[in-house]
Amino acid sequence: MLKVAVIGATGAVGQEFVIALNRHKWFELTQVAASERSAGKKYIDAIRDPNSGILRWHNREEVPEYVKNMVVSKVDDIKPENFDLIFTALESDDAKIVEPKFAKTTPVISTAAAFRYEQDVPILIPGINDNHAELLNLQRKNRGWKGFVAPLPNCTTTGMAITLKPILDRFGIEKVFMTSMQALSGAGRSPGVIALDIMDNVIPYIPKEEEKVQVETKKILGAMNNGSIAPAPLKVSCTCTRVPVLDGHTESVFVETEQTADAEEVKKEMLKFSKNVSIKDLPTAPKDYIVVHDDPTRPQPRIDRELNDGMTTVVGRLRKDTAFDNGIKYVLLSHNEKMGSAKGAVLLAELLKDRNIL
Ligand SMILES: NC(=O)C1=CN([C@@H]2O[C@H](COP(=O)(O)OP(=O)(O)OC[C@H]3O[C@@H](n4cnc5c(N)ncnc54)[C@H](OP(=O)(O)O)[C@@H]3O)[C@@H](O)[C@H]2O)C=CC1
Ligand SMILES: N[C@@H](CC(=O)OP(=O)(O)O)C(=O)O
Repeated sequence: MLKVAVIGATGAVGQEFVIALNRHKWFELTQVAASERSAGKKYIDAIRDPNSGILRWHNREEVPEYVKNMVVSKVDDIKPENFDLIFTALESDDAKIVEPKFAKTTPVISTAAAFRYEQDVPILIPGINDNHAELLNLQRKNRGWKGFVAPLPNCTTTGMAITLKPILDRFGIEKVFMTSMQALSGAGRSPGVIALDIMDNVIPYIPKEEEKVQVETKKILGAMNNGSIAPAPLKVSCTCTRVPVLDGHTESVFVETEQTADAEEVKKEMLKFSKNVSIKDLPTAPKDYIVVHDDPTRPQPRIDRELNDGMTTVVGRLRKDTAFDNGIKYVLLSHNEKMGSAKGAVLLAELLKDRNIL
């Protein structure tokens, strides 16, 4: 068993880590850390609001027994050399300080944006750009670290990159337009989205989100070239909105392809990709990587987000686009806290262990 720690374990993503690592075959969670507010408390007390007494646990699954009485540490009390791997779920400004300290001795898998845009840092989605993981060895060498920082993408990027990959490989892509309808949990717990702002409402702006999705999609779909990633030569433009849905990001995607692509062919490519995806034998991999619905009323977050425990990207409304000469359009749903962050991070850890990079 590899010994792991989770930093930011009391937050929205941290809670999902605690679930994803419960009785894991390869990884044993032995220490959890969070801010000074939580440090010194038992995990079960740290996730209770100190003023209202409300348990701030937003999962359908109960708090796992193994973690309830673990005492939450301060980040400064973590000795990274005691772990084989550290998962971090911190806000980007905190991650920027903490992650390189840990990476000196220990691999770090991060859900934060802090290092995503650096040259020697890949943004990894297991099954989509596994070959970019080789950059981690270069990062180790460049920085003189025994470990590395391996970030996941922004959770809105994940579903889009997963669905674009089979289209890019088979038909080529010129342009992508996307509008997202993002869940509340994407904004995290502290401070999170205030109920009075979002009830009966749609907020048409999420700071920095559109730029992140545009840059990350091209990097993830790019080619490894002499020890660096050449971004995929496609244009991406998006509008990101927040909607009153608890979990699961829905995205409306328009793709201009290089070659003619009809909806049936694209569906076939997506399903073929899903069936042959590289990571299908890893413990956390879903039974179906991509599912494509013919029912025009799917995907819906309430019905579809828990499919294969939130690890499947669900596509529907796949049809020819009428504005592009060559184009298709579809709607996708991706669970922002499962495949889009914590559970996707555990899947990435499995991939890196399987490839002897961990
Ligand atoms: N939510 C989502 O769907 C996704 C989030 N992400 C990214 O993952 C990261 C975590 O997000 P999320 O879980 O939503 O955020 P939350 O605000 O819900 O949780 C933040 C966590 O960090 C801890 N923390 C805050 N300040 C410090 C500090 N100075 N030192 C140590 N720990 C600290 C908090 O502890 P305490 O409880 O004690 O305050 C809490 O455990 C972010 O970078 C986010 O952008 C990425 C993809 C999806
Ligand atoms: N910003 C995303 C989630 C997120 O945390 O993104 P990032 O990891 O890029 O900061 C959302 O609001 O749904």
